[in-house]
Amino acid sequence: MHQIKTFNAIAPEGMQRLEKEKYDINENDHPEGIILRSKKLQTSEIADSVLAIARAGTGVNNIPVESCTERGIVVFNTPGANANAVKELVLMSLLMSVRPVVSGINWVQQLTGSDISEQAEAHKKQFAGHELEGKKLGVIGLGSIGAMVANDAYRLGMEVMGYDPYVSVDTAWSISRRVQRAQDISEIFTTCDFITVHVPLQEKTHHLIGKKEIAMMKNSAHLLNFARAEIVDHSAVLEAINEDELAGFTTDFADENLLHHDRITVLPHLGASTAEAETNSAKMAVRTMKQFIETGIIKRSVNFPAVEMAFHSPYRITVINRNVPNMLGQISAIIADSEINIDNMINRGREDYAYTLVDIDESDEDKIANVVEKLRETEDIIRVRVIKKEEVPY
Ligand SMILES: NC(=O)c1ccc[n+]([C@@H]2O[C@H](COP(=O)([O-])OP(=O)(O)OC[C@H]3O[C@@H](n4cnc5c(N)ncnc54)[C@H](O)[C@@H]3O)[C@@H](O)[C@H]2O)c1
Ligand SMILES: O=C(O)[C@H](O)COP(=O)(O)O
Repeated sequence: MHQIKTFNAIAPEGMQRLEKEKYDINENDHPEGIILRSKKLQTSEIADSVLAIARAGTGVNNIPVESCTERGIVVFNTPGANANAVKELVLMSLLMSVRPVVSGINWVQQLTGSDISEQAEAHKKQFAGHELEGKKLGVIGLGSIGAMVANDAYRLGMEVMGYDPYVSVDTAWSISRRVQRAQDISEIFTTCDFITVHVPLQEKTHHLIGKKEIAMMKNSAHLLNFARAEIVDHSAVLEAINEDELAGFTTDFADENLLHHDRITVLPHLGASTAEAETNSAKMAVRTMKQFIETGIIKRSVNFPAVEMAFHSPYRITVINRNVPNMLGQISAIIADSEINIDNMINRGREDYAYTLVDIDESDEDKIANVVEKLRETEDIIRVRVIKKEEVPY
């Protein structure tokens, strides 16, 4: 039986793809795979038995990715699976930032008497707002979410400018040619009425928007953060809003310092909280994990290369090693010295690490165990695994 541990509620539509005959869920503390959402995973919670961690979601800043890579643990995420949910919430927040609908809804609820309709008509002017049409939106980070936000904001009649120096070719093709490209991030800060950020939290994006960047913004600008709290310096935002140097801030990340401020809207990290996004993310995370456990195939990993090969032989050996010269030569030599025939082989490197799949025309398990032992003793090899071909092919 394969052992899987979960943290957070992972949608059942995904979990039910792990067949009861093959997978135990949360049965012990020595899992092969961990599936989680935003739970901050401590290194100590990752047992040596763990081969892979799948994030049912996008941001992997809650996982110690670097130490996982060093230990040969493959980390996956589910790119794009929750992007539509976040996009819809960003569009809703943009609309809510110009129309005081929540105040209006709450106000109407406390009216009494038989002339509510008249009272509403008489006082509605206090809830008048503005329109998004014709205003300029800046989108920082044109990935799965940013690209959707940019395209749909354009369809709402906004002028849209995007900034992403690392935009992928696929995403670039999906972005409307009417979305202007900023050459420098300062163009977004200085010219936009609304600025929304959709970049991953990394060392270089920590406080990407701080005092200096806010100072460049129009005093009438509204900033939105649905990416990660640490990307925006909250104390700088608070100071700017209190000094009337920034009009408003919407964030998906709760911070006690931002509460009870009429120009700051705080949501409890709801971006991906729709049934559809939770189902999509869970299904994708489970599919990726299952495929890795059962075949060694890597797809959608954030720390190891994508490696795929049809599995036709009786056994497959998988090797994770440091990306140094002559590793393939050594792996093949060890297998050949044991008089095992290699049916098929694939190797891919990614930065300092590489991954190899070797399909062997051999069923003698003692012979295979001997090869595995020798591979494990080889310098720069971090993990070796043997997978027996199951009936269900991928
Ligand atoms: N609020 C939520 O519930 C929620 C849901 C999903 C994702 N997120 C957050 O949003 C982030 C983005 O999600 P996504 O699905 O669009 O990811 P993505 O990987 O598809 O896109 C991220 C984009 O940011 C760009 N980028 C990276 N560094 C940049 C920089 N310094 N300046 C400009 N662009 C930069 C990348 O090139 C990429 O195109 C995630 O990493 C996650 O932290 C939040
Ligand atoms: O990075 C993500 O995918 C989001 O922040 C969603 O987080 P959640 O799965 O905890 O809702």
